[in-house]
Amino acid sequence: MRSEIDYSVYLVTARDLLPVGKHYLESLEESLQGGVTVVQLREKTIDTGEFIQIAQSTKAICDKYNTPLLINDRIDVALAIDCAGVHVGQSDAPLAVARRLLGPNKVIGVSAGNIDQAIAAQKGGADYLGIGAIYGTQTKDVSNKIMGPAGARAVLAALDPHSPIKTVVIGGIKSDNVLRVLHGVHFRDTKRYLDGVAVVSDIVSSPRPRKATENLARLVQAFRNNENTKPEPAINDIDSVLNKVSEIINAIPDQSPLIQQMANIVTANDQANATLALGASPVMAAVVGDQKDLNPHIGALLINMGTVSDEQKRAMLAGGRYSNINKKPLIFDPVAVGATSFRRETGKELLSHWHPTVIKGNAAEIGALSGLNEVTTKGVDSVGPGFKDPYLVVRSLANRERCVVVMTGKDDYISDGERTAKISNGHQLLGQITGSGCVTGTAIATCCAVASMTEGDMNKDGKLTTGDHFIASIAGVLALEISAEIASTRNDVRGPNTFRSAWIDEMSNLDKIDLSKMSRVIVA
Ligand SMILES: Cc1ncc(COP(=O)(O)OP(=O)(O)O)c(N)n1
Ligand SMILES: Cc1nc(C(=O)O)sc1CCOP(=O)(O)O
Repeated sequence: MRSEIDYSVYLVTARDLLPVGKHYLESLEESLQGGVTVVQLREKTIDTGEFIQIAQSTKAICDKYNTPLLINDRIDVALAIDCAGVHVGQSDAPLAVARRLLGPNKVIGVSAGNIDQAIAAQKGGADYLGIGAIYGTQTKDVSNKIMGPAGARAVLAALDPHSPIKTVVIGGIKSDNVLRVLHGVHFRDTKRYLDGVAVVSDIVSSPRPRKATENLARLVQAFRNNENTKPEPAINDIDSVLNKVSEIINAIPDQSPLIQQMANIVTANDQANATLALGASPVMAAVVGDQKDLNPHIGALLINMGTVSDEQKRAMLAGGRYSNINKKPLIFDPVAVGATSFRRETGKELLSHWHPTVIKGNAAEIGALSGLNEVTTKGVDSVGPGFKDPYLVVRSLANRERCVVVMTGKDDYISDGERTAKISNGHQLLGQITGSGCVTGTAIATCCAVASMTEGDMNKDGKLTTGDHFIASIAGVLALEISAEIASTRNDVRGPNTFRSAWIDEMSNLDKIDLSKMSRVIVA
């Protein structure tokens, strides 16, 4: 009988990466005590005799903990010690040969660096796929095959949903990014979960491998608990939504969250002033050196790609990563993401490094991220009447990216994949000033910060952030559009520039407004 393997925390060994003074078998045993569920012995430089010896001593310890052992590349070694099976790469013994030599009762895992390799291994009867590399790593040169969580998600999506094949990801996975990876890879449409994460250095290089393994195991389990828990019924009747919106907007001055914004040079000043007017505090820190120390203190981070430079991009990568680690809402404004290849690449790189809580863009930006060309761009603006089915566009992207998507325009569409809202507030003067979309990002970030600070969650360990960010996004959009409507009626407004000042003034008066009376929102 082929062993039923639990792939949750899959250790791939590397004796050359052990900390000075740590013995291989001691480290292995500690990691098994910490919760490693399957081990792969990976040796690249030793001769066959020594390989068999190490494999025997590795198997003795694995047996003590009832943990299956696989051998990297070497079918002969696996046969010699009669372990659970092997892992083979694309340039090792072909799967069919490995199966013939090992027989039906051994487990065979195959490396998959792309969809074609994954499908071939699935059709060939592999028991599991090692999908990677997710990120770069010092352990092995994988620079030509880094796919990010989105690449692994595409592999999962391409697999036959009825196939029993299991999947793990590998490459640069550590306790500080494992939740982000699991959230980014899980393929919602077919409900195909990853079966585990394969890790080398995060465990092997640690002086405390037991603790390192416990951390990984706890996060993998927390993610699963979160996915398997039936969520509380989401608020979606319009009265409850608008009540919640008012609660969030009115709580901004009490909570006074610090809103970090990597803004663009055209609109940064308006964004900072809008933050203050809403009752929050802006911090426009956009250099790498600030990110680690600042991140624990912020309520949310807004990343706006409008005038992104190489230095700012590095800060965006780091700031977003810390936001995922510290469970801070991360709002991504992919300004003009489809306009140039540099912007397309930058958007892709950012989304591969961290997981956004909300993506906010105009129709052209949301279309570019969705891979649709129905709506085109002119500079930073969207051209034409928009999508035929905007509900479907936002819902699909929200499902794919597992986040809230806000598509702004004459009508705004917001979806978390389950619920979708249409907002028809706003004023045409918003289209005559630069940066109204960027300031909308500021308001969404502010409302998401409040939602996250005020709403607890039983399953927060398995989440990247807490709070109902669908409703917070509605709150952010309404806050801006209703203040614009009120500003537009003021006698002192003579055109776009006076409107801009009045608009920011009115953001600070929202507590005096009955938002439910002015809101034009439908939730489907
Ligand atoms: C679980 C898992 N996935 C992928 C690999 C990589 O295997 P391979 O492509 O054979 O490369 P080497 O490990 O031989 O360098 C793996 N070992 N484990
Ligand atoms: C052995 C291996 N194979 C990879 C692949 O992508 O096929 S990445 C990798 C090394 C992973 O090491 P770490 O957990 O230290 O990043």
